[in-house]
Amino acid sequence: MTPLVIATRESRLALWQARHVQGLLEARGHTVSLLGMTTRGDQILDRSLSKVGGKGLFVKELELALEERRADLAVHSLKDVPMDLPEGFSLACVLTREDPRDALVSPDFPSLQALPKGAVVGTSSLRRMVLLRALRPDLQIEPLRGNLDTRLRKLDEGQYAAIVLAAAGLKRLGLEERIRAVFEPDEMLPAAGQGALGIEVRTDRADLLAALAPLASQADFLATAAERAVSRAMGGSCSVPLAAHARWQDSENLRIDAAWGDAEGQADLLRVHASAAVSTMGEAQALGQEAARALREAGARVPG
Ligand SMILES: NCc1[nH]cc(CCC(=O)O)c1CC(=O)O
Repeated sequence: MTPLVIATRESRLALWQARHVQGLLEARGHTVSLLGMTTRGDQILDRSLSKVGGKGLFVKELELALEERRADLAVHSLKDVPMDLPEGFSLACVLTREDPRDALVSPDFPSLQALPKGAVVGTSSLRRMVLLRALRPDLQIEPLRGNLDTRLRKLDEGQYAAIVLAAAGLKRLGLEERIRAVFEPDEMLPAAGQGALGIEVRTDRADLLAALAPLASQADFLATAAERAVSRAMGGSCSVPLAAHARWQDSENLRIDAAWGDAEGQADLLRVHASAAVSTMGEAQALGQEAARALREAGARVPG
């Protein structure tokens, strides 16, 4: 078998994810090496991502490596992958999803409810900001950027009473013990794709599909496809506070919940859900589109 190269960002989380895929492939007899690179998203640390160009910032350099055949695969947090990949690139598979929930990390307080009135909570995600505001309108929500270690350091330096992060990233880095509380999806609905890893390839690399097939979770592929269809239909970018989370009710029926909030936080938070029997990508996307339609009928505005 020809050796495979995985292009990866060099944050601790990205490297963990790339090594995870490397391990899965090596266990099946492949020889796999990593090609580390810094992306623009990693370089811009002082501004909120929603203001500087969003998700694409983390994937462009990796795609260039695939384009130039310096690498065969790129491993991404699915949450950071744009809804529409550039011409010539495809999502080859989605791996079994880690915990999709958001988590509260705080040195002093065991839960959101335990935070004192007006406490400073750090997050830079508009989705988390709007959902937090719905749960605890009195809190003071402040921007928080940087990779996981940077965010935890800022918390430990005392800049925030608590921060909210994806549970999946903390668990992957062995930082699970820092989680004080997890938010159930009905309380704080996760972002589309949260907790899932996706593997991107050049569309013309059909030769890789056999190697990747054993890593794929069809159930999570369909669930995240429905979630991503909501984002796409709503003009998906991180400048819109949008949540979409799909759960299997049984082996055939998928339920999707979606929430939309006004970026300025003025309008009430809108929440909708829809269910359907899903066994194909098309059915998963149709379910997501139905949820997006329900959000618009309830008053959500789509930019552009
Ligand atoms: N937006 C950054 C990002 N992209 C992926 C994860 C880790 C969790 C995941 O795989 O969804 C995180 C950190 C976070 O949101 O706290």
